[in-house]
Amino acid sequence: MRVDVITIFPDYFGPLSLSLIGKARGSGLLDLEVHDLRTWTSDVHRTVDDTPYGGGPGMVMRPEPWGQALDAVGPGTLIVPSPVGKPFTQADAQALASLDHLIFACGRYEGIDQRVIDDAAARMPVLEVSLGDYVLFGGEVAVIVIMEAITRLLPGVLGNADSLTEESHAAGLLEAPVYTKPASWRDRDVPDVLRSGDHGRIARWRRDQSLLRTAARRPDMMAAYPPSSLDKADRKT
Ligand SMILES: OB(O)c1ccc2cc[nH]c2c1
Repeated sequence: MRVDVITIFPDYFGPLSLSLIGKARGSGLLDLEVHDLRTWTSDVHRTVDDTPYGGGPGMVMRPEPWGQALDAVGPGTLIVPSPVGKPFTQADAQALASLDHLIFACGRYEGIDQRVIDDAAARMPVLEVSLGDYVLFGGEVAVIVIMEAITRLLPGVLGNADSLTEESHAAGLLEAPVYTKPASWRDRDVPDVLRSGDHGRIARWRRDQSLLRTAARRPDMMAAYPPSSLDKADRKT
């Protein structure tokens, strides 16, 4: 997978050289390049922002540098983290993980001139995505989160691909509690079923725990959970 990130803060992406993402880059599973938006400015001050038409607080990112940057690195699927974007989900991560070329545009200030998004949408798929109902200083941290969600799904990145099937959100539920040694810790014992060796009973316990946890913490997920996967008994919450 090829990924281009365009930002005025390239140093924000140091973390993408660490751990499993760093290994994915080193092995060639992930070809990531971070670009400084100011590369595509032409004035002595390398200006990337200006005052908003219509007035209002703050500054808006100018269209010219962005247009030239996207011309240079595109086409691909353009992902723009934004407070006004569609909520980013595990399903989005899974869909994006199957693509060949992603481009991330990191906004700052009050955002990117809308014409940049509109112009890009005429030439490539554009997704404006939000991580949640809160606002960050800019898109960089969101890109790191999205890159981690996507990269861990790439074949060969996780040592044990089985981890992907049981984890939260992968099957539309929150995962069951996990335990490891010692069997007893501060007078708290591991549930006996997990030490029974009865894999069928363990699987049923884990599914029940997932359903209970999801119903208690995420009724929205439970409401969307495929009815084909639940019999009537399961729906009691
Ligand atoms: O909350 B966010 O994901 C986000 C994304 C981009 C910009 C640009 C200026 N503020 C931003 C916030």
